[in-house]
Amino acid sequence: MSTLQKNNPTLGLELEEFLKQQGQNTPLKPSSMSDAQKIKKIASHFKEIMETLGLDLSDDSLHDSPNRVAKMYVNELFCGLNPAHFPKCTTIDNKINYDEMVLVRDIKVMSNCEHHFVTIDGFAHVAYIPNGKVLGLSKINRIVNYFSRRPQVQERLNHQIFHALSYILDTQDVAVVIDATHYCVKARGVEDSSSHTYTSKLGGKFKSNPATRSEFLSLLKN
Ligand SMILES: Nc1nc2c(ncn2[C@@H]2O[C@H](COP(=O)(O)OP(=O)(O)OP(=O)(O)O)[C@@H](O)[C@H]2O)c(=O)[nH]1
Ligand SMILES: [Zn+2]
Repeated sequence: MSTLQKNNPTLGLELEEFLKQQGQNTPLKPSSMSDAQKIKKIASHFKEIMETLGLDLSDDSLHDSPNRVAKMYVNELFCGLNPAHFPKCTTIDNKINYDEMVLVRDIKVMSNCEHHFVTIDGFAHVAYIPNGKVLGLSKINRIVNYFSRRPQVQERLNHQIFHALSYILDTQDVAVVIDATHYCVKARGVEDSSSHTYTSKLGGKFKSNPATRSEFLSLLKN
């Protein structure tokens, strides 16, 4: 049958470099701290924030919150800042010559806005037309999740997913749409609970071929 391409453990670092070339990298300042050191430091700063707000950390419900928040930041909400966490991406040679669109719709997006550090909650819709390679379907969800687990703006999140897929699949025929609610808009500030934000990045045939573009967009409406 087809040839499985083995995971490349440096793929996360390669992608970081590729995103830099595209002007789509997250502004990162390298740190030599281990995850455990990061958790310790964030916990001590978060304790100060809580105390500054006037909370009594001797209360048994609040006592461990600084550590909980620090672990949540490093291990969960922002684990996509570490290129070592980029998912294993198995590609398969396109020996069956599938040459139509592959679309994965309604992929959950759970991210955080980099301006206010509150939730961005929505869905991504991702399509590509295979060139020489087909990607395991679940890997598309995993790539969306990896880039979501960073402080983000939706436009950059959309572009990072697009560029990662076009790099891995070696094609510009990729389309990414995100439809999301920003809690910095919903839960504070302007307090609009009904608006949501739509972003897209269409490459190759999705941009230049009206039939492909319209097929993709109409599949999103169904
Ligand atoms: N383009 C873009 N803007 C975002 C995103 N997430 C949040 N923002 C916006 O970032 C802006 C930050 O504006 P500031 O004026 O510096 O912050 P602010 O005073 O808290 O603004 P308000 O939200 O209007 O209260 C706000 O308009 C947010 O709605 C995003 O993903 N993309
Ligand atoms: Zn925000």
